[in-house]
Amino acid sequence: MNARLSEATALAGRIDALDWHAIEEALNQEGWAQINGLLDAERCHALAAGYADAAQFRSRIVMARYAFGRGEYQYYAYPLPEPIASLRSLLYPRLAPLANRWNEAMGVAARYPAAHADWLARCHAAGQRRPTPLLLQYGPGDYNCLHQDLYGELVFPLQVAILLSEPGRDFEGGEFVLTEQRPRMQSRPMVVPLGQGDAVVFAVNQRPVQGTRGTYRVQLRHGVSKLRSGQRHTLGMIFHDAT
Ligand SMILES: O=C(O)CCC(=O)C(=O)O
Ligand SMILES: [Fe+2]
Repeated sequence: MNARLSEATALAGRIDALDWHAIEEALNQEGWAQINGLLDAERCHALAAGYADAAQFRSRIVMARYAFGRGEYQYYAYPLPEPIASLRSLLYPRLAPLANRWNEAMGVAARYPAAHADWLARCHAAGQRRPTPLLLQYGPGDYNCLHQDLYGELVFPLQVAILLSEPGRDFEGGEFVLTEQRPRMQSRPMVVPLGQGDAVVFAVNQRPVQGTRGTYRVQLRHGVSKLRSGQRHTLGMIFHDAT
């Protein structure tokens, strides 16, 4: 087996071995779930180093230009490099059933097919053809304002971010933050304690919460607090494509 194939196989095994029941439980309770050690340190380092390889990317965004925060990111171009292509197609089918249950609970009509290729075909037919996986880079003083990654009418309601740097060694500060806005209530803040190679699965825009008087919707947003020092890289995995 060549190196690329064996890496994809190892990744498939790693994803298979995860406790998806516990991940779904956490997503239902909190709107996010942490997966520890999804990528090893060597792979994290290689992905972060790829930031300098412009040929892998379709566009680069300097966040300060759009008042998105401070720092920058690049969207990967098709065909996606490994392990990003494998990660996206392996994680999607694990999340699609939950996405469908959430929409059913919220009375949202959209349903998601079992295979990512079929969902992407729908995005592309609707004019959302540009790939959305991205690599983010932060330096001292950089941060990412609270936001939602919506790129068109079609939205897959869960996304994944993987921290590629090691907190305390590569950078300080720079925490992954989520807020949950409940109807007629103040927002609830959450900090996700990611280490290098850890992933967070979280709601893109809304999720159902079971209340005493039925199900209601809450709105989530995510961002990154200011880095005090060092460099921080993240791999962002969004399952819908962009207009
Ligand atoms: O750098 C981070 O941890 C946040 C990344 C992000 O906004 C995303 O993956 O959509
Ligand atoms: Fe984001």
